[in-house]
Amino acid sequence: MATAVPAERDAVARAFTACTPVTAEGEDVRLPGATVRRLGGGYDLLAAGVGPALAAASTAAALTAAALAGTPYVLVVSTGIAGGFQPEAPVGSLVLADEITAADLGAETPDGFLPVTDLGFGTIAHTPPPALVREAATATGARTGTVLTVSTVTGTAERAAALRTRHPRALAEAMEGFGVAEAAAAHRTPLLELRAISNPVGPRDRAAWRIGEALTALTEAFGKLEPVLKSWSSHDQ
Ligand SMILES: O=C(O)c1cccc(C(=O)CC[C@H]2O[C@@H](n3cnc4c(=O)[nH]cnc43)[C@H](O)[C@@H]2O)c1
Repeated sequence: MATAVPAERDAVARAFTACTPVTAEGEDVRLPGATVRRLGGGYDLLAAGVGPALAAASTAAALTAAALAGTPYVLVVSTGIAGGFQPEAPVGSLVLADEITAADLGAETPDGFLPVTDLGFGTIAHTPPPALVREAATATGARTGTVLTVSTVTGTAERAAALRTRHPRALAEAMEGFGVAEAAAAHRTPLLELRAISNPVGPRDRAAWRIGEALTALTEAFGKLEPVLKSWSSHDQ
């Protein structure tokens, strides 16, 4: 599981104390380019950093180390808090990505934004396994839809509306999913993105972010998700 910051990592870890034989602290394993917290039960946690570039680099380091050790990961989960598009994704709710889209990877033109794929490069979206998304959504009660990855947190109603016009299925925006997904894709490893909504996407009001509420929702969500992850690891690859 890859979060952005340690507070998110620790919120996820709290869900696993009941079902793994280790403490929430786990064991930190320092790798070149990443420090992985090994929880036991086959679960590793990574505070991969804020933003798609650092998240991609850290996740790639962890994936490469596991592959070289002969114990490749079977699933990567990008997770943490996020902004929710209103009214579909209220603060405190959960969103699971059925598509992870890089919303600002491209070029501005006088006629509007062009995604990088229109320029002839790369990709702008990754798709988690649909059956796993369905199972995870049933277990956690999360809404499913597109989760956008942005490098700049949206801070105006105009920007929020423009994103929704370009991505009508978007439920949430965060800053790491696409980077984590690129690393996972390079290792042909399936991916989920699960987000707990801490704030509405729109005019900046940092005081209104409900980070504690979102972190609690994240812990509860992973408690419900754990049997799905265990079943995926043992049967469904
Ligand atoms: O200050 C804290 O205690 C704290 C605890 C946990 C996480 C944070 C973060 O600031 C994490 C940054 C992280 O949050 C995601 N995020 C949340 N809301 C939005 C948004 O509206 N637009 C984009 N990203 C959002 C994002 O993935 C950042 O990495 C602080």
